[in-house]
Amino acid sequence: MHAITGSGWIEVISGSMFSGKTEELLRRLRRAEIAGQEIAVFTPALDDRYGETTIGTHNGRSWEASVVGNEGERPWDILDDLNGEMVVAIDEANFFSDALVDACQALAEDDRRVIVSGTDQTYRGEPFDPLPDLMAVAEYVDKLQAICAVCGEPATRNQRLIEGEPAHADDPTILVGAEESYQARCRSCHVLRRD
Ligand SMILES: Nc1ncnc2c1ncn2[C@@H]1O[C@H](COP(=O)(O)OP(=O)(O)O)[C@@H](O)[C@H]1O
Ligand SMILES: Cc1cn([C@H]2C[C@H](O)[C@@H](COP(=O)(O)O)O2)c(=O)[nH]c1=O
Ligand SMILES: [Zn+2]
Repeated sequence: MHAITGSGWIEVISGSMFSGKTEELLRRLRRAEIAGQEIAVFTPALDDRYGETTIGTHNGRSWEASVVGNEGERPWDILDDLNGEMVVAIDEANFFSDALVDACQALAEDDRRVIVSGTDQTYRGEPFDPLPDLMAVAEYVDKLQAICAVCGEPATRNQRLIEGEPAHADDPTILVGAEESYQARCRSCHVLRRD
């Protein structure tokens, strides 16, 4: 909590896939651990890429986490699962419903430090709920960039590839995956099929 007011706050770490969001989240958690703070980490049930009860980076680092809900529908479970921890981290926020915003607000109003990580754009390049609303209510927002897999410029977009070809605009928004289905790309190199 803030030293003077005693109040909590929300930190959002966002940006494209592969931009280092989870690395940055783990860096902040390591520092909180060194400071002797109690930490609770949550990940949605939908993302089982790194094993059900861990959050992981694209380069192999991980941290134990509690799995929340079925298909990310139950962000209020986070409040029920807490045991006095004052640092609460939530990875893959893009898989949660809009209810995550109010749940994070409630945690911050309960004087906790809330660190939320998630990609802010769908593969179509549109805002990925609930990240835009979380970024609006957060005290601190960091938007990270990866390296464009095509041209090497900073990347802000998520290129979905299906069998190596750009995905169609009508495809479902949710597709759990990593290098096999997605690349980080810049605005110029991002492609969406509309035929
Ligand atoms: N195109 C890329 N740009 C930057 N880093 C990449 C790229 N592809 C793979 N990586 C690796 O991914 C790591 C970041 O992983 P991670 O923290 O899991 O990202 P995020 O959570 O944003 O998807 C980088 O340190 C790097 O090793
Ligand atoms: C763009 C986009 C992404 N996803 C999924 C793919 C991954 O499972 C996560 C993002 O993971 P990261 O830690 O940020 O690398 O989200 C999706 O379902 N739909 C999309 O449009
Ligand atoms: Zn590019």
